[in-house]
Amino acid sequence: MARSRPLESRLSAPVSDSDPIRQSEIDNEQRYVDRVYTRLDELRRTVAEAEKSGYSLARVGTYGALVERDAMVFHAARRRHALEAEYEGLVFGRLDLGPDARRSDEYQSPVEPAVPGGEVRYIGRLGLRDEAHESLLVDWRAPAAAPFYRATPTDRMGVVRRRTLRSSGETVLDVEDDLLDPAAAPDTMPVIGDGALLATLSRATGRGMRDIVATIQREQDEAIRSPALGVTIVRGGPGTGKTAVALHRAAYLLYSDRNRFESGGVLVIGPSEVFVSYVSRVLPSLGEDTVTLRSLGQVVEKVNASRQDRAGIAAVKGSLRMTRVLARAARDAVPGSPDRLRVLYRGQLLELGRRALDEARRAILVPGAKRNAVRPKAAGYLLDALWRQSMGLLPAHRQQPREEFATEIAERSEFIRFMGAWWPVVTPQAVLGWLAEPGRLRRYGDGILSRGEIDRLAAAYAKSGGEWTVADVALLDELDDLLGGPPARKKPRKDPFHVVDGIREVTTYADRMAAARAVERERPEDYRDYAHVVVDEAQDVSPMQWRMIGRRGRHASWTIVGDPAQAAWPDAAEAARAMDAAVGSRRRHEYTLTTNYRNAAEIFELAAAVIRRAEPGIELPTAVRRSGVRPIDRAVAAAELAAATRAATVDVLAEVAGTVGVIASMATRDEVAGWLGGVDSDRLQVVGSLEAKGMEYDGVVVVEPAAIRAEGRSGVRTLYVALSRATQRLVTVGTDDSWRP
Ligand SMILES: Nc1ncnc2c1ncn2[C@@H]1O[C@H](COP(=O)(O)OP(=O)(O)OP(=O)(O)O)[C@@H](O)[C@H]1O
Repeated sequence: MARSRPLESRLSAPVSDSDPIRQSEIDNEQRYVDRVYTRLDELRRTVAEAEKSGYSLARVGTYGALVERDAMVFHAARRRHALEAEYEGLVFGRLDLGPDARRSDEYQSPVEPAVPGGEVRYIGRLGLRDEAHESLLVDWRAPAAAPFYRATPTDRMGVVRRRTLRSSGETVLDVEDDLLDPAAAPDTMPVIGDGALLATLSRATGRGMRDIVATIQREQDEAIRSPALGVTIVRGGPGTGKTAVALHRAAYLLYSDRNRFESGGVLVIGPSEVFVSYVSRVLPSLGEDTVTLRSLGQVVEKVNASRQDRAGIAAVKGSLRMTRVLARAARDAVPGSPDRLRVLYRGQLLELGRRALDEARRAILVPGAKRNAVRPKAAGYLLDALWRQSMGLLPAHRQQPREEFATEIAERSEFIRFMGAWWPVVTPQAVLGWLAEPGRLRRYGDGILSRGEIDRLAAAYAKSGGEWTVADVALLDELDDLLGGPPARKKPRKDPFHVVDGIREVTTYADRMAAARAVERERPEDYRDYAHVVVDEAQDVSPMQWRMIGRRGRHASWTIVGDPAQAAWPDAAEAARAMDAAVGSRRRHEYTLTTNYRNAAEIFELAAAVIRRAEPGIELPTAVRRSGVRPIDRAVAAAELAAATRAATVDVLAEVAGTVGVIASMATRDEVAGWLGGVDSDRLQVVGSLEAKGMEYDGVVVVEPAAIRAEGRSGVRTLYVALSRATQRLVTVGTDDSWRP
């Protein structure tokens, strides 16, 4: 039993054993949960019937009936989709409110209030009403659910007891209570456990991110419910729940203004593919599956990059200087471009040489002109030049007006072949590939990049074998913007509605279901007009990546979460400017999260000491959970590193029940994975330092921390990230202890 002790002491207290009172409370809640599921089944049937009767309205045949039917079936289909989602722990919270917080005198509590004259309110993943239209379950995003997340012993919001239910499927396994107002609680009111947060945090970590909807804390809830418009910025140190907040915010926005955010779309961007797969279950578990989730390597349609560049190369590729380098590349001649155009016309040879052709290219590619889009203009320019020549060379009676001349020459196969070679439609991939030629890159980078940067960049492209890195994706997008597409050849958009006599109407059940469910799938492939963009781990977004993301949210509102202290990007000021340009001057709402829920305090103390040595004044969150286990440092000779890494991994796997991450420098990740061959566990994941961003494991082995520390100018921050991934056990293995604080 816990009577409202401070968070810190509750977090370090052991979980109490089950007892008869606890069991009887679980049984009570089970009865309520059964009632909710019975009602859910009823509603599923009712909604299915509403859809059917919607179709029968069609037989009436009037315009009004069609419109009414459309609306009815659309809403019924959407509601049915929400009701049919598989909910783990549909009912997860209960509030016992005092008389002052009761919604109204007429309001009927769904069960006998535990506080006389008060109200019981159940919180769940969606809202449900009973037959009498009384609230059976309040959606966690509704204002009536806010006290569940916001109430504290000092600002109780009428809450006497907050209860969290833990379930598996439809079965209630446990309850955990927080008593917020002991004075108002009747003596008969049982208070079970030490609060849900501790119970949640002490559970093992699985492959995917934990669902925290039942234990969202007040400061997190404030950020989640930040105004929908403008730019919401959430900062906080490792493990403060920034990612959790970002995902729950996406779900909250869809709830608060579904029309706007579902039809416009919500785009969530995370740092890596490993991360995207780690968080991918959270939104569906909240009943939301229309959010588009992408890693930075997947933002551009049809490109999927996961390889990371070495820090120095990534810093060049991410810098805004690349906009000027790429602008030059986008205006350059294609490799093997012909340097002469010759046409025989009425017995006279017309010819344009290299200079004339270069001049033509420059004249057409004025700033802002998109190379692929202006291709017809280029052809016209050459035809003009040839015509003018013909006018000078041919006697008057053999000359032709410009239009007739142009039509005749433009259709000649030699002219078509020449245009294909001189001004082909070029892809961003082709142009970026030109950077592998040192001669070209020297021309493009002259006065913009240093000689050393040019050499290193050309070498990196030459070695890449055409495989794009994550940083390249933003460059491809930049080039796509510079090159443009060839003149319109738009695919007709598939309309999920049938149009009859100008009336959009549905003819089949499947049509309407498709319209209700697959808003995202109706969008064009290269959709760029999202209503809201969420950027996680924003501190690592390079300036060039901000430009790419900005192109997808020109009219969007934004949620940006990050931690400057974890930034791998070396030039914070340049990145901040690029972010400002991407999100514009919309109103900003800023939040800071201050509690680290992930790391045992002993683990975070080590991570904090490492970052403090480099950045003494830095503000860090407080890790409130003590495990009593200190991190272990194994110092070994170089020849023993592989065996020691293996041994440490085997030990940590034996010590924790959940996942284990082995984190190595980017350059040694594959080698380290090789050392662990044969350590057979689906709980084990080997990642490079940059891939560890946003990840969490119960046990972590950091291999050769000094090598991670030496990864570029931001190495110390990358090491700070690696050291703050573990919930329970941290082992460092290395030959060099210079990284130690
Ligand atoms: N309110 C909460 N209740 C239970 N668990 C929580 C809560 N908030 C955060 N957590 C847990 O804390 C851990 C860290 O959360 P999250 O990954 O969102 O933090 P973060 O701020 O994004 O971390 P980082 O910056 O280090 O990547 C996760 O396991 C998450 O489930």
